Amino acid sequence: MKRLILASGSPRRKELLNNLQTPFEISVSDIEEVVDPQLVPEQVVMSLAEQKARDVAKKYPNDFVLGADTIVVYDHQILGKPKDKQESYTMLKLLSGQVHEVLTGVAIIVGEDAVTFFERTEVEFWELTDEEIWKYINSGEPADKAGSYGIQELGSVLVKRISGDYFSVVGLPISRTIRELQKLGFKAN
Ligand SMILES: Cc1cn([C@H]2C[C@H](O)[C@@H](COP(=O)(O)OP(=O)(O)OP(=O)(O)O)O2)c(=O)[nH]c1=O
Repeated sequence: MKRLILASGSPRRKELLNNLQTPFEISVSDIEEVVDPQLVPEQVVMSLAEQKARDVAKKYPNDFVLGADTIVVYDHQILGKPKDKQESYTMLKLLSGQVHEVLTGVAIIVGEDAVTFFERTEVEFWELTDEEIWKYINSGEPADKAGSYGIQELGSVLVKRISGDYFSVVGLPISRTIRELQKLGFKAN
């Protein structure tokens, strides 16, 4: 029986995969994420997801290994996790009052088979005052999140509208992921 392995240390991805109500194990890749500057954002998220999944698949060559990566894209700029509070401010100021995209790349490796895809969700932010932005930054929430916000927590109040898969913004497009897993022969309990 092949196991399902989540190649991610993200507590959000763990929670979303829990929704399947099927057992899985977690093994976090510690590879240095390398981004080829020639790639467009859609290729970047798929490449990063695949790098994480391939690394963990070395340890689990017979199992279903799932890797993912999430980035925010605004005006052709990729916004990953912020380095510090100042960078969070720059990102949130940029996103204020605007529409951006959240891309999540997913890679599933099982033996010689692999599938990689991405989901795109459009998110519109309300116009934010500097006071609101700093209050949010000082809550600590932006620190470990792409684009410096988390739609699922306090960041929910920044969001005016979304179009696309909400769960992909949180870190894993779970319904597409289960369908792709099933196509590769995965059977959920
Ligand atoms: C935009 C957005 C991102 N995020 C999170 C999802 C991801 O955990 C994180 C982006 O970082 P990632 O590099 O995609 O993932 P990670 O480092 O947290 O975990 P791992 O590499 O081990 O899989 O941002 C939210 O939780 N909510 C949001 O609204």
